[in-house]
Amino acid sequence: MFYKLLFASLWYILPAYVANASACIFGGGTPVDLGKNFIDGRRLIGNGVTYKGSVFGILCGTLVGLIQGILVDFNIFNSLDFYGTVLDHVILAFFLSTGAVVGDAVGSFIKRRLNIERGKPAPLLDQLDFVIGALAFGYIVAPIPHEMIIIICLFTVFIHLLGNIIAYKLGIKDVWW
Ligand SMILES: CC(C)=CCC/C(C)=C/CC/C(C)=C/CC/C(C)=C/COC[C@@H](COP(=O)(O)O)OC/C=C(\C)CC/C=C(\C)CC/C=C(\C)CCC=C(C)C
Ligand SMILES: Nc1ccn([C@@H]2O[C@H](COP(=O)(O)OP(=O)(O)OP(=O)(O)O)[C@@H](O)[C@H]2O)c(=O)n1
Ligand SMILES: [Mg+2]
Repeated sequence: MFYKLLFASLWYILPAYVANASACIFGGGTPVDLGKNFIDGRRLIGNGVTYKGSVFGILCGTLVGLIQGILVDFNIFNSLDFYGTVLDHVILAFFLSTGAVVGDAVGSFIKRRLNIERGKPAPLLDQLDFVIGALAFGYIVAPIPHEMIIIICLFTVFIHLLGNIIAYKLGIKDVWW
């Protein structure tokens, strides 16, 4: 059934969403690249990827995994096929969140190489960098069917845009993309 597959997909990727949103909410301060330039003379990653955002992103995303694990442990979703101990969920969420932060940083690295300034839009790259990172890291500990990967990528484009528009309206972000 499609809705079950959709729910399973969003449930799986949720820690990565929270990691990405939390990095934005709690981010700022020292950038991960420490202001250094690449051999092309442009910034390595840029001021949009900070230590604080990365650490809080991974923490909040991993915490979501703990909540997910507890909910599954209480058999809240006994009609769905979610297996694994609480620790399994925490480990998976840690990988998904770390992957999301790394993917976002790789996306910024690519933007700088393409001479796109920090905060300027890069359609699809902005929406998908973090989720591709999350899927790659998540796949190491909990591989999912390829149709779920496609569903996650497709829905993330719209959920990320929606999330950014909400963040823009709330004044958390300066731009709506
Ligand atoms: C609960 C714990 C442990 C911590 C809470 C951490 C926290 C403050 C989370 C906030 C999550 C939230 C609902 C934020 C809404 C406001 C918002 C969108 C803020 C910032 O968004 C920034 C944006 C930055 O992106 P960029 O750096 O790449 O430009 O991030 C984009 C947004 C997202 C990726 C998604 C945000 C949406 C969600 C976290 C919830 C949406 C989830 C679904 C629709 C799926 C639900 C499905 C199931 C199965 C439950
Ligand atoms: N690891 C991270 C990721 C994000 N952020 C914060 O979240 C904001 C939004 O992230 P994003 O839109 O990805 O960054 P941009 O500022 O748009 O930069 P870029 O062009 O490099 O994507 C950043 O400005 C930064 O304050 C952070 O501090 N640390
Ligand atoms: Mg980005």
